[in-house]
Amino acid sequence: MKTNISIEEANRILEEQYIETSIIEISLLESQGYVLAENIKSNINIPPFNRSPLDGYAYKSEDTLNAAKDFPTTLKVIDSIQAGYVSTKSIGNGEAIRIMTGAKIPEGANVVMKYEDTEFTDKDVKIFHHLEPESNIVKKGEDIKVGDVVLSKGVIIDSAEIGILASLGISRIKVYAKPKVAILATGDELVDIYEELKEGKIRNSNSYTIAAQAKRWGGDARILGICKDNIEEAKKILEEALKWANIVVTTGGASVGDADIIKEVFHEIGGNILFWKTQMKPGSPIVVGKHGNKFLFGLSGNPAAAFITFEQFVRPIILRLAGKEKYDLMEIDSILEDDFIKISNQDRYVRGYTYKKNGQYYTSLPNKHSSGVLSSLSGKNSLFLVKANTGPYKKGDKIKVELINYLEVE
Ligand SMILES: Nc1nc2c(c(=O)[nH]1)N[C@H]1C(S)=C(S)[C@@H](COP(=O)(O)OP(=O)(O)OC[C@H]3O[C@@H](n4cnc5c(N)ncnc54)[C@H](O)[C@@H]3O)O[C@H]1N2
Ligand code: MOO
Repeated sequence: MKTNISIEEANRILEEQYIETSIIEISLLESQGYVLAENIKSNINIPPFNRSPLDGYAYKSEDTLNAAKDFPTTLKVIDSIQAGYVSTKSIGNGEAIRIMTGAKIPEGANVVMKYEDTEFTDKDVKIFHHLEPESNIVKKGEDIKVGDVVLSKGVIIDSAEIGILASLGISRIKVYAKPKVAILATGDELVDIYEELKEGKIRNSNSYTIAAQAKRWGGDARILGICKDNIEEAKKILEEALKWANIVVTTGGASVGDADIIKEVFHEIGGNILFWKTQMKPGSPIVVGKHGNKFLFGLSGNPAAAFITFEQFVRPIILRLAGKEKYDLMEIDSILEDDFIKISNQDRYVRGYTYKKNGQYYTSLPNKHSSGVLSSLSGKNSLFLVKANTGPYKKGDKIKVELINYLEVE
Protein backbone atom coordinates (compact mmCIF):
# COMPACT_ATOMS: atom_id res chain seq x y z
CA MET A 1 0.00 0.00 0.00
CA LYS A 2 1.29 3.41 -0.96
CA THR A 3 1.10 6.18 1.55
CA ASN A 4 1.70 9.93 1.70
CA ILE A 5 1.68 10.22 -2.07
CA SER A 6 1.47 13.37 -4.18
CA ILE A 7 -1.77 14.49 -5.84
CA GLU A 8 -0.22 13.62 -9.21
CA GLU A 9 0.59 10.08 -8.11
CA ALA A 10 -2.87 9.60 -6.62
CA ASN A 11 -4.40 10.73 -9.91
CA ARG A 12 -2.08 8.48 -11.89
CA ILE A 13 -3.04 5.45 -9.79
CA LEU A 14 -6.74 6.21 -10.26
CA GLU A 15 -6.26 6.86 -13.96
CA GLU A 16 -4.79 3.35 -14.40
CA GLN A 17 -7.80 1.62 -12.88
CA TYR A 18 -10.04 -0.44 -15.10
CA ILE A 19 -13.48 1.09 -15.54
CA GLU A 20 -16.35 -1.35 -15.85
CA THR A 21 -19.27 0.42 -17.49
CA SER A 22 -22.73 -1.03 -18.01
CA ILE A 23 -25.24 -0.28 -20.71
CA ILE A 24 -28.95 0.34 -20.32
CA GLU A 25 -31.72 1.32 -22.70
CA ILE A 26 -33.77 4.41 -21.83
CA SER A 27 -36.32 6.70 -23.38
CA LEU A 28 -35.33 9.83 -25.26
CA LEU A 29 -36.32 12.48 -22.73
CA GLU A 30 -34.75 10.56 -19.87
CA SER A 31 -31.43 10.46 -21.71
CA GLN A 32 -30.24 14.02 -21.09
CA GLY A 33 -26.79 13.98 -19.44
CA TYR A 34 -26.14 10.31 -20.23
CA VAL A 35 -23.43 9.15 -22.63
CA LEU A 36 -24.50 7.37 -25.80
CA ALA A 37 -23.36 3.73 -25.88
CA GLU A 38 -24.07 3.09 -29.58
CA ASN A 39 -23.47 4.71 -32.96
CA ILE A 40 -26.62 6.21 -34.43
CA LYS A 41 -26.91 5.91 -38.22
CA SER A 42 -29.59 7.69 -40.15
CA ASN A 43 -31.96 5.70 -42.35
CA ILE A 44 -33.54 8.86 -43.74
CA ASN A 45 -32.52 12.11 -45.39
CA ILE A 46 -33.21 15.27 -43.44
CA PRO A 47 -34.86 17.13 -44.93
CA PRO A 48 -36.46 14.19 -46.75
CA PHE A 49 -37.20 16.29 -49.89
CA ASN A 50 -35.95 19.48 -51.60
CA ARG A 51 -37.75 22.32 -49.85
CA SER A 52 -38.23 26.04 -49.94
CA PRO A 53 -36.44 28.15 -47.32
CA LEU A 54 -38.68 31.14 -48.13
CA ASP A 55 -42.24 32.21 -48.75
CA GLY A 56 -42.27 33.04 -52.46
CA TYR A 57 -42.61 31.60 -55.96
CA ALA A 58 -41.03 28.49 -57.45
CA TYR A 59 -40.32 28.37 -61.19
CA LYS A 60 -37.71 27.53 -63.84
CA SER A 61 -34.60 29.72 -63.62
CA GLU A 62 -34.17 29.68 -67.41
CA ASP A 63 -37.53 31.45 -67.85
CA THR A 64 -36.20 34.64 -66.30
CA LEU A 65 -32.84 35.05 -68.08
CA ASN A 66 -33.84 38.48 -69.35
CA ALA A 67 -35.73 39.66 -66.27
CA ALA A 68 -34.75 43.18 -65.22
CA LYS A 69 -36.07 45.92 -62.98
CA ASP A 70 -37.69 47.73 -65.89
CA PHE A 71 -38.49 44.58 -67.92
CA PRO A 72 -39.91 42.00 -65.51
CA THR A 73 -40.78 38.52 -66.69
CA THR A 74 -44.39 37.59 -65.97
CA LEU A 75 -45.12 33.98 -65.03
CA LYS A 76 -48.51 32.33 -64.73
CA VAL A 77 -49.32 31.12 -61.20
CA ILE A 78 -50.76 27.59 -61.50
CA ASP A 79 -50.95 26.47 -57.86
CA SER A 80 -50.22 27.39 -54.24
CA ILE A 81 -48.62 25.06 -51.67
CA GLN A 82 -48.13 25.23 -47.94
CA ALA A 83 -45.61 23.31 -45.85
CA GLY A 84 -46.88 19.78 -45.32
CA TYR A 85 -48.57 19.60 -48.72
CA VAL A 86 -47.37 18.59 -52.15
CA SER A 87 -48.45 20.11 -55.44
CA THR A 88 -49.78 17.62 -57.94
CA LYS A 89 -48.83 19.99 -60.73
CA SER A 90 -45.58 20.09 -62.63
CA ILE A 91 -44.20 23.48 -63.60
CA GLY A 92 -43.82 24.14 -67.31
CA ASN A 93 -42.19 27.06 -69.10
CA GLY A 94 -43.67 30.42 -68.18
CA GLU A 95 -45.29 29.01 -65.04
CA ALA A 96 -44.80 29.45 -61.29
CA ILE A 97 -46.23 27.99 -58.08
CA ARG A 98 -46.75 30.07 -54.95
CA ILE A 99 -44.84 28.24 -52.19
CA MET A 100 -44.51 28.61 -48.42
CA THR A 101 -41.37 28.01 -46.32
CA GLY A 102 -40.84 24.31 -45.69
CA ALA A 103 -42.99 23.09 -48.60
CA LYS A 104 -41.64 20.56 -51.09
CA ILE A 105 -40.28 22.14 -54.28
CA PRO A 106 -42.73 21.25 -57.06
CA GLU A 107 -41.66 19.23 -60.04
CA GLY A 108 -40.06 21.30 -62.79
CA ALA A 109 -38.96 24.19 -60.54
CA ASN A 110 -35.31 24.86 -59.83
CA VAL A 111 -35.43 28.22 -58.11
CA VAL A 112 -37.47 30.17 -55.52
CA MET A 113 -37.88 33.96 -55.44
CA LYS A 114 -39.09 35.50 -52.18
CA TYR A 115 -42.35 37.47 -52.14
CA GLU A 116 -40.75 40.79 -51.31
CA ASP A 117 -38.81 40.78 -54.62
CA THR A 118 -41.89 40.13 -56.77
CA GLU A 119 -45.18 41.73 -57.71
CA PHE A 120 -48.06 39.33 -57.80
CA THR A 121 -51.78 38.81 -58.25
CA ASP A 122 -53.75 35.60 -57.85
CA LYS A 123 -53.05 34.79 -61.47
CA ASP A 124 -49.48 35.88 -62.17
CA VAL A 125 -46.19 36.99 -60.70
CA LYS A 126 -43.60 39.45 -62.01
CA ILE A 127 -39.93 38.55 -61.57
CA PHE A 128 -37.47 41.45 -61.70
CA HIS A 129 -34.11 39.70 -61.77
CA HIS A 130 -32.59 36.39 -62.72
CA LEU A 131 -31.58 33.77 -60.14
CA GLU A 132 -29.09 31.00 -60.95
CA PRO A 133 -30.55 27.47 -60.94
CA GLU A 134 -30.77 25.90 -57.46
CA SER A 135 -30.98 29.32 -55.76
CA ASN A 136 -33.06 29.30 -52.58
CA ILE A 137 -33.57 25.54 -52.63
CA VAL A 138 -32.69 23.49 -49.56
CA LYS A 139 -31.46 20.17 -50.88
CA LYS A 140 -32.79 16.87 -49.64
CA GLY A 141 -30.29 15.53 -47.04
CA GLU A 142 -28.69 18.94 -46.48
CA ASP A 143 -28.74 18.33 -42.71
CA ILE A 144 -28.40 14.53 -42.53
CA LYS A 145 -27.98 11.96 -45.32
CA VAL A 146 -29.08 8.33 -45.36
CA GLY A 147 -26.20 6.29 -43.89
CA ASP A 148 -24.57 9.19 -42.02
CA VAL A 149 -23.37 8.33 -38.50
CA VAL A 150 -25.07 11.30 -36.90
CA LEU A 151 -24.15 10.59 -33.31
CA SER A 152 -21.18 8.50 -32.25
CA LYS A 153 -20.79 6.33 -29.20
CA GLY A 154 -19.31 8.49 -26.42
CA VAL A 155 -21.32 11.62 -27.20
CA ILE A 156 -22.92 13.29 -24.19
CA ILE A 157 -26.64 13.57 -24.81
CA ASP A 158 -27.98 17.06 -24.42
CA SER A 159 -30.64 19.20 -26.05
CA ALA A 160 -29.25 19.11 -29.62
CA GLU A 161 -28.65 15.35 -29.52
CA ILE A 162 -32.19 14.77 -28.22
CA GLY A 163 -33.50 16.85 -31.13
CA ILE A 164 -31.41 14.91 -33.64
CA LEU A 165 -32.65 11.58 -32.26
CA ALA A 166 -36.21 12.89 -32.35
CA SER A 167 -35.80 13.91 -36.00
CA LEU A 168 -34.74 10.33 -36.78
CA GLY A 169 -37.80 8.96 -35.01
CA ILE A 170 -35.70 7.25 -32.32
CA SER A 171 -37.47 7.04 -28.98
CA ARG A 172 -35.24 4.63 -27.06
CA ILE A 173 -31.45 4.55 -26.96
CA LYS A 174 -28.57 2.69 -25.38
CA VAL A 175 -26.58 4.70 -22.86
CA TYR A 176 -24.04 4.04 -20.11
CA ALA A 177 -25.77 3.53 -16.78
CA LYS A 178 -25.37 6.06 -14.00
CA PRO A 179 -22.74 4.88 -11.52
CA LYS A 180 -24.31 3.89 -8.23
CA VAL A 181 -22.72 5.69 -5.31
CA ALA A 182 -23.27 4.44 -1.77
CA ILE A 183 -22.50 6.97 0.95
CA LEU A 184 -21.76 6.13 4.58
CA ALA A 185 -20.93 8.52 7.40
CA THR A 186 -18.92 7.10 10.26
CA GLY A 187 -18.52 8.61 13.70
CA ASP A 188 -19.96 8.19 17.20
CA GLU A 189 -20.46 11.96 17.28
CA LEU A 190 -22.94 11.97 14.41
CA VAL A 191 -26.70 12.34 14.48
CA ASP A 192 -28.97 12.53 11.49
CA ILE A 193 -30.59 15.75 10.34
CA TYR A 194 -33.96 15.11 11.92
CA GLU A 195 -32.47 14.21 15.32
CA GLU A 196 -31.92 16.44 18.32
CA LEU A 197 -28.36 17.66 18.94
CA LYS A 198 -27.08 16.45 22.31
CA GLU A 199 -23.82 17.55 23.89
CA GLY A 200 -20.76 16.43 21.96
CA LYS A 201 -22.80 15.51 18.89
CA ILE A 202 -22.92 17.11 15.43
CA ARG A 203 -25.24 16.61 12.49
CA ASN A 204 -24.21 14.40 9.62
CA SER A 205 -23.91 16.98 6.84
CA ASN A 206 -21.29 15.08 4.83
CA SER A 207 -23.61 12.39 3.50
CA TYR A 208 -25.92 15.04 2.10
CA THR A 209 -23.14 17.13 0.57
CA ILE A 210 -21.57 14.05 -1.00
CA ALA A 211 -24.90 12.73 -2.30
CA ALA A 212 -25.56 16.09 -3.94
CA GLN A 213 -22.08 16.17 -5.47
CA ALA A 214 -22.48 12.60 -6.76
CA LYS A 215 -25.85 13.45 -8.33
CA ARG A 216 -24.50 16.64 -9.84
CA TRP A 217 -21.81 14.72 -11.74
CA GLY A 218 -24.26 12.07 -12.94
CA GLY A 219 -24.19 9.49 -10.16
CA ASP A 220 -27.12 7.66 -8.66
CA ALA A 221 -26.56 8.40 -4.97
CA ARG A 222 -27.86 6.44 -2.01
CA ILE A 223 -27.28 7.53 1.59
CA LEU A 224 -26.64 4.52 3.84
CA GLY A 225 -27.00 6.47 7.07
CA ILE A 226 -24.64 6.76 10.01
CA CYS A 227 -22.38 4.08 11.38
CA LYS A 228 -20.63 4.13 14.76
CA ASP A 229 -16.84 3.90 14.91
CA ASN A 230 -17.19 0.15 14.95
CA ILE A 231 -15.46 -2.11 12.48
CA GLU A 232 -18.05 -4.91 12.54
CA GLU A 233 -20.97 -2.55 12.01
CA ALA A 234 -19.21 -0.73 9.17
CA LYS A 235 -18.23 -4.04 7.53
CA LYS A 236 -21.80 -5.28 7.56
CA ILE A 237 -23.16 -2.10 6.00
CA LEU A 238 -20.51 -1.92 3.31
CA GLU A 239 -20.71 -5.60 2.38
CA GLU A 240 -24.42 -5.08 1.80
CA ALA A 241 -23.80 -1.86 -0.16
CA LEU A 242 -21.27 -3.56 -2.44
CA LYS A 243 -24.02 -5.84 -3.76
CA TRP A 244 -25.43 -2.75 -5.37
CA ALA A 245 -22.92 0.09 -5.58
CA ASN A 246 -20.13 0.78 -8.07
CA ILE A 247 -18.58 3.30 -5.72
CA VAL A 248 -18.58 3.41 -1.93
CA VAL A 249 -17.78 6.75 -0.29
CA THR A 250 -17.33 6.93 3.44
CA THR A 251 -16.52 10.02 5.46
CA GLY A 252 -14.70 10.11 8.78
CA GLY A 253 -12.33 7.66 10.37
CA ALA A 254 -9.69 8.02 7.69
CA SER A 255 -6.90 9.44 9.82
CA VAL A 256 -4.68 7.96 12.55
CA GLY A 257 -6.84 8.25 15.69
CA ASP A 258 -8.20 5.42 17.84
CA ALA A 259 -11.53 5.52 16.01
CA ASP A 260 -10.05 5.75 12.52
CA ILE A 261 -11.31 2.41 11.32
CA ILE A 262 -11.92 2.87 7.62
CA LYS A 263 -8.64 1.51 6.27
CA GLU A 264 -9.15 -1.64 8.28
CA VAL A 265 -12.79 -1.94 7.25
CA PHE A 266 -11.90 -1.66 3.56
CA HIS A 267 -9.23 -4.29 4.06
CA GLU A 268 -11.54 -6.66 5.95
CA ILE A 269 -14.33 -6.55 3.40
CA GLY A 270 -11.80 -7.77 0.85
CA GLY A 271 -10.74 -4.44 -0.58
CA ASN A 272 -7.32 -3.82 -2.02
CA ILE A 273 -6.00 -0.53 -0.65
CA LEU A 274 -4.47 1.53 -3.46
CA PHE A 275 -3.24 4.34 -1.25
CA TRP A 276 -3.70 5.97 2.13
CA LYS A 277 -3.02 9.68 2.71
CA THR A 278 -2.00 12.20 0.11
CA GLN A 279 0.21 15.27 0.33
CA MET A 280 -2.77 17.48 -0.16
CA LYS A 281 -4.62 19.95 2.00
CA PRO A 282 -7.41 19.70 2.85
CA GLY A 283 -8.18 16.03 2.98
CA SER A 284 -4.78 14.42 3.35
CA PRO A 285 -6.23 11.51 5.34
CA ILE A 286 -7.93 9.62 2.52
CA VAL A 287 -8.11 5.88 1.90
CA VAL A 288 -8.68 4.67 -1.65
CA GLY A 289 -9.22 1.06 -2.55
CA LYS A 290 -10.75 -1.34 -5.05
CA HIS A 291 -13.11 -4.21 -4.43
CA GLY A 292 -13.11 -6.12 -7.69
CA ASN A 293 -14.04 -3.42 -10.17
CA LYS A 294 -15.76 -1.33 -7.52
CA PHE A 295 -14.18 1.73 -5.97
CA LEU A 296 -13.81 2.44 -2.27
CA PHE A 297 -13.19 6.01 -1.12
CA GLY A 298 -12.68 6.77 2.56
CA LEU A 299 -12.72 10.56 2.77
CA SER A 300 -11.84 12.75 5.72
CA GLY A 301 -14.68 13.59 8.05
CA ASN A 302 -13.96 17.31 7.85
CA PRO A 303 -16.72 18.65 5.62
CA ALA A 304 -14.65 20.90 3.36
CA ALA A 305 -11.94 18.25 3.08
CA ALA A 306 -14.54 15.66 2.04
CA PHE A 307 -16.03 18.09 -0.50
CA ILE A 308 -12.70 18.96 -2.12
CA THR A 309 -11.28 15.43 -2.18
CA PHE A 310 -14.55 14.27 -3.71
CA GLU A 311 -14.14 16.80 -6.53
CA GLN A 312 -10.52 15.77 -7.10
CA PHE A 313 -10.72 11.99 -6.86
CA VAL A 314 -14.30 10.69 -6.84
CA ARG A 315 -15.78 13.00 -9.51
CA PRO A 316 -13.51 11.67 -12.32
CA ILE A 317 -14.40 8.07 -11.43
CA ILE A 318 -18.13 8.86 -11.56
CA LEU A 319 -17.68 10.53 -14.94
CA ARG A 320 -15.62 7.65 -16.34
CA LEU A 321 -18.07 5.02 -15.08
CA ALA A 322 -20.81 7.04 -16.78
CA GLY A 323 -18.90 6.65 -20.06
CA LYS A 324 -17.51 10.18 -20.22
CA GLU A 325 -14.23 10.43 -22.09
CA LYS A 326 -13.31 13.88 -20.82
CA TYR A 327 -13.30 14.47 -17.11
CA ASP A 328 -10.63 17.02 -16.31
CA LEU A 329 -11.86 20.20 -14.69
CA MET A 330 -11.59 23.26 -16.91
CA GLU A 331 -8.62 25.40 -15.88
CA ILE A 332 -8.52 29.13 -16.58
CA ASP A 333 -6.17 32.06 -15.97
CA SER A 334 -7.44 34.43 -13.34
CA ILE A 335 -6.34 37.33 -11.16
CA LEU A 336 -6.41 36.98 -7.42
CA GLU A 337 -8.65 39.49 -5.64
CA ASP A 338 -7.54 38.65 -2.10
CA ASP A 339 -4.24 37.79 -0.44
CA PHE A 340 -3.45 34.17 0.44
CA ILE A 341 -0.37 34.33 2.61
CA LYS A 342 -0.21 30.86 4.15
CA ILE A 343 2.70 28.79 2.86
CA SER A 344 2.57 25.07 3.55
CA ASN A 345 4.71 22.08 2.79
CA GLN A 346 1.81 20.32 1.05
CA ASP A 347 -0.18 21.24 -2.05
CA ARG A 348 -3.34 23.02 -1.01
CA TYR A 349 -6.67 23.54 -2.77
CA VAL A 350 -8.13 26.91 -1.86
CA ARG A 351 -11.81 27.53 -2.53
CA GLY A 352 -12.74 30.65 -4.50
CA TYR A 353 -15.33 32.47 -6.54
CA THR A 354 -14.29 33.21 -10.11
CA TYR A 355 -16.11 35.67 -12.32
CA LYS A 356 -15.53 37.67 -15.48
CA LYS A 357 -15.21 41.44 -15.64
CA ASN A 358 -14.22 43.33 -18.82
CA GLY A 359 -12.94 40.16 -20.49
CA GLN A 360 -10.74 39.12 -17.55
CA TYR A 361 -11.36 36.48 -14.89
CA TYR A 362 -10.96 37.37 -11.21
CA THR A 363 -11.01 35.08 -8.18
CA SER A 364 -12.07 36.19 -4.74
CA LEU A 365 -11.31 34.08 -1.66
CA PRO A 366 -13.38 33.62 1.48
CA ASN A 367 -11.86 34.51 4.84
CA LYS A 368 -12.37 31.03 6.31
CA HIS A 369 -10.33 28.19 4.82
CA SER A 370 -10.27 25.49 7.45
CA SER A 371 -11.14 21.96 6.40
CA GLY A 372 -13.80 21.88 9.10
CA VAL A 373 -15.56 24.93 7.64
CA LEU A 374 -18.27 24.13 5.14
CA SER A 375 -20.06 27.48 5.17
CA SER A 376 -17.38 29.29 3.17
CA LEU A 377 -17.78 26.79 0.31
CA SER A 378 -21.20 28.18 -0.44
CA GLY A 379 -21.23 30.08 -3.72
CA LYS A 380 -17.70 28.98 -4.62
CA ASN A 381 -17.19 27.75 -8.13
CA SER A 382 -13.45 27.20 -8.33
CA LEU A 383 -10.35 25.78 -6.71
CA PHE A 384 -6.96 27.50 -6.68
CA LEU A 385 -4.11 25.01 -6.33
CA VAL A 386 -1.39 26.51 -4.13
CA LYS A 387 1.61 24.31 -4.73
CA ALA A 388 3.71 23.25 -1.72
CA ASN A 389 6.19 25.86 -0.52
CA THR A 390 4.92 28.60 -2.83
CA GLY A 391 3.48 31.94 -1.84
CA PRO A 392 2.58 34.22 -0.26
CA TYR A 393 0.07 35.12 -2.98
CA LYS A 394 -1.08 38.72 -3.14
CA LYS A 395 -4.08 40.50 -4.55
CA GLY A 396 -3.39 41.14 -8.27
CA ASP A 397 -1.26 37.98 -8.75
CA LYS A 398 -1.93 35.93 -11.85
CA ILE A 399 -3.16 32.46 -10.91
CA LYS A 400 -4.81 29.43 -12.46
CA VAL A 401 -8.08 28.06 -11.14
CA GLU A 402 -10.03 24.88 -11.79
CA LEU A 403 -13.73 25.43 -12.32
CA ILE A 404 -15.98 23.07 -10.38
CA ASN A 405 -19.04 24.92 -11.64
CA TYR A 406 -19.02 26.61 -15.03
CA LEU A 407 -21.75 29.08 -14.15
CA GLU A 408 -21.27 32.13 -12.01
CA VAL A 409 -23.03 30.96 -8.90
CA GLU A 410 -22.67 33.68 -6.28
N1 LIG B 1 -2.73 12.81 15.09
C1 LIG B 1 -3.27 13.24 13.97
N2 LIG B 1 -4.52 13.67 14.00
C2 LIG B 1 -5.12 14.09 12.87
C3 LIG B 1 -4.40 14.13 11.67
C4 LIG B 1 -3.08 13.64 11.66
O1 LIG B 1 -2.40 13.61 10.60
N3 LIG B 1 -2.57 13.20 12.83
N4 LIG B 1 -5.00 14.59 10.55
C5 LIG B 1 -6.03 15.58 10.75
C6 LIG B 1 -6.66 15.89 9.52
S1 LIG B 1 -5.76 16.80 8.41
C7 LIG B 1 -7.93 15.57 9.23
S2 LIG B 1 -8.64 16.06 7.77
C8 LIG B 1 -8.75 14.79 10.15
C9 LIG B 1 -9.47 13.72 9.38
O2 LIG B 1 -9.90 12.80 10.23
P1 LIG B 1 -10.91 11.66 9.88
O3 LIG B 1 -11.00 11.41 8.43
O4 LIG B 1 -10.50 10.51 10.69
O5 LIG B 1 -12.28 12.28 10.29
P2 LIG B 1 -12.94 12.35 11.73
O6 LIG B 1 -11.90 12.48 12.74
O7 LIG B 1 -13.88 11.26 11.83
O8 LIG B 1 -13.69 13.72 11.56
C10 LIG B 1 -13.04 14.94 11.37
C11 LIG B 1 -14.01 16.07 11.72
O9 LIG B 1 -15.11 16.05 10.85
C12 LIG B 1 -16.34 15.90 11.57
N5 LIG B 1 -17.24 15.00 10.84
C13 LIG B 1 -17.06 13.70 10.69
N6 LIG B 1 -18.07 13.17 9.97
C14 LIG B 1 -18.89 14.16 9.70
C15 LIG B 1 -20.12 14.22 9.00
N7 LIG B 1 -20.67 13.13 8.46
N8 LIG B 1 -20.74 15.41 8.86
C16 LIG B 1 -20.16 16.51 9.42
N9 LIG B 1 -18.99 16.51 10.08
C17 LIG B 1 -18.38 15.35 10.24
C18 LIG B 1 -15.90 15.28 12.88
O10 LIG B 1 -16.81 15.49 13.90
C19 LIG B 1 -14.57 15.93 13.11
O11 LIG B 1 -14.73 17.21 13.69
O12 LIG B 1 -7.97 14.21 11.14
C20 LIG B 1 -7.07 15.13 11.77
N10 LIG B 1 -6.43 14.50 12.89
O1 MOO C 1 -6.32 17.22 5.59
MO1 MOO C 1 -7.25 17.85 6.86
O2 MOO C 1 -8.67 18.05 5.84
O3 MOO C 1 -6.60 19.46 6.31
O4 MOO C 1 -7.86 18.91 8.06
